[in-house]
Amino acid sequence: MSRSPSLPERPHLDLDPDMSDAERLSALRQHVERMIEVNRELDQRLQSADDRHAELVEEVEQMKARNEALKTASYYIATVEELTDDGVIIKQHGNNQEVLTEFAPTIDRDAIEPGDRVAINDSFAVQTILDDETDARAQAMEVVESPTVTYDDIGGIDEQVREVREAVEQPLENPEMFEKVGIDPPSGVLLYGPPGTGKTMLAKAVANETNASFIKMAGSELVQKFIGEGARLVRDLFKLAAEREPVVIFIDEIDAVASKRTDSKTSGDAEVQRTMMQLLSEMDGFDDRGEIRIIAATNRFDMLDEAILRPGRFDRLIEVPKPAVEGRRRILDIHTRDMNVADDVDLDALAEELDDYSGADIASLTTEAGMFAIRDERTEVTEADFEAAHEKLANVEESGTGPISGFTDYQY
Ligand SMILES: Nc1ncnc2c1ncn2[C@@H]1O[C@H](COP(=O)(O)OP(=O)(O)OP(=O)(O)O)[C@@H](O)[C@H]1O
Repeated sequence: MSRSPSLPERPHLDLDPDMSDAERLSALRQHVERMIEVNRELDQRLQSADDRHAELVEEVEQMKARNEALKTASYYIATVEELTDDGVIIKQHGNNQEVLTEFAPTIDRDAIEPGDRVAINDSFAVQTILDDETDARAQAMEVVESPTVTYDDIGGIDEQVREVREAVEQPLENPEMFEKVGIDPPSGVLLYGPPGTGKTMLAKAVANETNASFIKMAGSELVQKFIGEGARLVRDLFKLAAEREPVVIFIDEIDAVASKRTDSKTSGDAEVQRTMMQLLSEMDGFDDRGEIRIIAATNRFDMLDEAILRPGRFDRLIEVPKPAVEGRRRILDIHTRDMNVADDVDLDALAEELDDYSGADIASLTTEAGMFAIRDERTEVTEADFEAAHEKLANVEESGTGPISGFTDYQY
């Protein structure tokens, strides 16, 4: 804190008894003048202290207002359309309602431009300007320039790998073949099956193999996390893809935005519908798809709205099931290839035992086995470690959380 300068010295009146009256009068006059001077100086000081006080009071008021704004439970998202003398016109996301409203006192009006995204409270007053860091587009999409997953990393689903390659890789690498034969390549590929079976890996591996970028968007996040912005984000997704060709778009949990229509008329459903309609229109308007391929995945095939399965949309359906015993053996190989596994470990027998395990479950099992070795301060993973891991994961299953990846009895 800065120290205030010291106060002016109090004038001292020194009257000598030997002074004449005239001298005395002059000394008194000088003294009065100095007193007036000091008084003026003190007045000035008081004035600036008052000014500072007023400034601080205003700062406190602003902080209080900010605090109130922060305490308000939740905000809605809107886009600024126009700044007028009467206030600001915003359009609320989700219901597209246009509102003429005001800024909270904490907002610097000059810092706002039409097109900015803002957070508004229940009374529509603009509370915060959303900057790039809170930009939903960046948060909602995972963009991987060049994924590193290869087909060799995926076990037990060779037939599915072949089908995906045919539907996605061929049109990207050999578009003229389709032209010569006179058929349109499949529009979108839908991978369906239980969680943790390698659907995401498969999409990443295709992107890797074709030197394409990979853009992932999760359907559940579109409707749960970015409420009111689903349709806009879908539009952005395709725009971003067009900027980055060649690209593989991967829409995970597509059931969240493309489930069968329900009778309920809640706004949540309307929002989901709007997001799905946007997705369909993007796919339909995508005749000359160039070097963009679309793969979607779901664990809930039974929930899907048939509209998304029509020709020209997701018209290549590929089931990705849990692996059979040979597949499990191959996945065990993949996940133990960098592990220091003891000679006593019988991976064939283990593969037999892991009935109903998904690829993700097998990956967890191998990690768990490694953890048992580390806990024992060993660098070699033994048969006993695998058994202990198997038992531990079986207990997780029994305790009701489902087999490790949480998959119980979905209809897919
Ligand atoms: N077929 C497989 N081969 C090898 N590893 C696999 C396989 N399937 C799953 N895994 C392992 O499980 C992890 C998760 O798999 P992935 O995300 O591809 O599953 P998913 O089918 O997309 O699951 P979800 O439906 O839950 O999104 C992978 O990173 C990998 O370690």
